[in-house]
Amino acid sequence: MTTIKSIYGRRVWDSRGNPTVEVDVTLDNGLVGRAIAPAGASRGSREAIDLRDGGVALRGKNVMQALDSVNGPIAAAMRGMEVQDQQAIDNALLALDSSSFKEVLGGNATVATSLAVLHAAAADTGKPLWRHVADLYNCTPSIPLPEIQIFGGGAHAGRRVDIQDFMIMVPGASSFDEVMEVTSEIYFAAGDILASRGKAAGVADEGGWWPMFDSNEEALETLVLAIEKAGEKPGDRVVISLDIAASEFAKKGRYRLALEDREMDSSALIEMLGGWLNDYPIVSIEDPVSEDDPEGMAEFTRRFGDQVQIIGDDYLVTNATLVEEAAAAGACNAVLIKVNQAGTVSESIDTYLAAQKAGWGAVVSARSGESEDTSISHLATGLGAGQLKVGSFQRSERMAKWNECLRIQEQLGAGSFVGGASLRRTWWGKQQGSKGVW
Ligand SMILES: O=C(O)[C@@H](CO)OP(=O)(O)O
Ligand SMILES: [Mg+2]
Repeated sequence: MTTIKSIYGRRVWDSRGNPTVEVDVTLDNGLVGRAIAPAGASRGSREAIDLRDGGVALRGKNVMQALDSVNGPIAAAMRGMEVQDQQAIDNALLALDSSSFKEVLGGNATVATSLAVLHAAAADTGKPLWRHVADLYNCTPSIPLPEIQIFGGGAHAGRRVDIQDFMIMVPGASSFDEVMEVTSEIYFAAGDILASRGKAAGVADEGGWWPMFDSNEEALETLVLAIEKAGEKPGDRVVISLDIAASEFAKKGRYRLALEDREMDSSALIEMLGGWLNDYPIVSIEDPVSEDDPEGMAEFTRRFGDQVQIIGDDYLVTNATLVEEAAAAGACNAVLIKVNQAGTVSESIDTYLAAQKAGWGAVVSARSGESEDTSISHLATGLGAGQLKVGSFQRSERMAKWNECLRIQEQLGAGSFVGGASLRRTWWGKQQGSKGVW
C-alpha cells in the first residue's frame, strides 16, 4: 500500500495569461503526481465553479482561495490516504464540499488534486497514465480520433463570429500521424484563403484562425474550400464538426446571431442548422441549442440524430444524472467529457459510463484556457473514448496534447488508432458501411 505523504498547491499561469491551480501529490515512496486545472470561457451554468478571488487584483481572477483549499483542508484530508483508491480520494473531496457546484473548495482546486492523484497512482504502479486509466476502469485503450479547430469564434475570438468552433475530423485516416498531416494542410490552406481575402485577424484562444467573416455560413463555405485546396474531397476522408455553443448567444428563449443582425426562436435555429447539415459535410454538432432549451435539444436529436453526432457540452456539463435524463428524453447522442466541469476524475468516469450505458458516444475535451498538462490525452486513450477535442495548431498548450497522443501511439502500437469507428452511426459511417468498411 502506498499512501499520500503530502499535497502542495501552487499558482501557475494558463494559456490566456490567467492564474490557475497546479497540484503536486507526493507519495510516501517519494514519487510525485502533478496536474494543472484548466479553465473555460463558454461555461455551462451547471458546471463545477472555477473559484476566483474577485476584487481588482488580476481582474478578479486570482486563485488564492482555491490554493488555500488545496494547502489547507484538502492536504489535511488526503494525508495518509491510499493513492490507488481514486474513488475514496474523490469521495473525500466530496465530503469536504457537499455544495452543488463545489463552490466551497473550488472546482479548480478539486480537479487539479483529483488528477494529480491519478498521476501519482500511475507513477506508483510504474505504468504510463493511459495504461493506469485503462486498468483502473477496465477499459480497452485506443488512440482517439481528434477534432481539430480551423476557425475559432464565439467567446474564444471576441464574438466576431457567433458560432464557436469550426473543426475538421479525418475519420478516414489510418493513424494519428495521418490525421495531423492532413489537418495541417487544411489549416494552412484555410489561413492562405483568409490572408488572400484580407479576412485574417490572427489566431483565436484555441489556435484556430480568428476570421473576419461577414456571415457564419461564410466560415463553412471557406472550410469546404480549404479542404478542397488541400487536395481532399469534403465528406470523403475529411468531415466537418461544429460546436455551436448556442448558450452563448441565447437570451430568454431567443437566439441572436450578432454578426448577421438576426434573431430567431429555437425552431428557426434548428431549421437553419438543419440546412447546414444538408449543404455541408458536417458529421458532428455540439450544443446546437442552449443549455436551457431541452425541448429544442430533443427536437434536434429527433430530426437529425440518425445522421450526425449530437454532443451535449454546456447542456450536460459532464454530469451523469443529466446524461441519464437527456438519454431518457431523447436529447443528444454523445457527451463531452471535461474533467473540470465535474470537478473530480470519478464523477467524470461516472458520466462516461452513463453515456456508454445509453449507447452514446463520448468526446474527451480540453478547455479554452489550458496548460502543458496532457492528462486528457491519456484519459481519452485509456478509456478508449473514441474522440478527443483539443483546439488547434499554433498554441503549444494544444500541441502538448496532440504530440502526447503520438507518443502514446508508439507505446500502444500500430493499429491502436480508433479511426472513424465512433462515427459509425452517422451518415459518414453509414457510407463507409456501404463500402464494406465495417
Ligand atoms: O465549449 C467548449 O467546448 C470549450 C472548448 O472548445 O470551450 P470552453 O472551454 O471555453 O468552455
Ligand atoms: Mg462546447
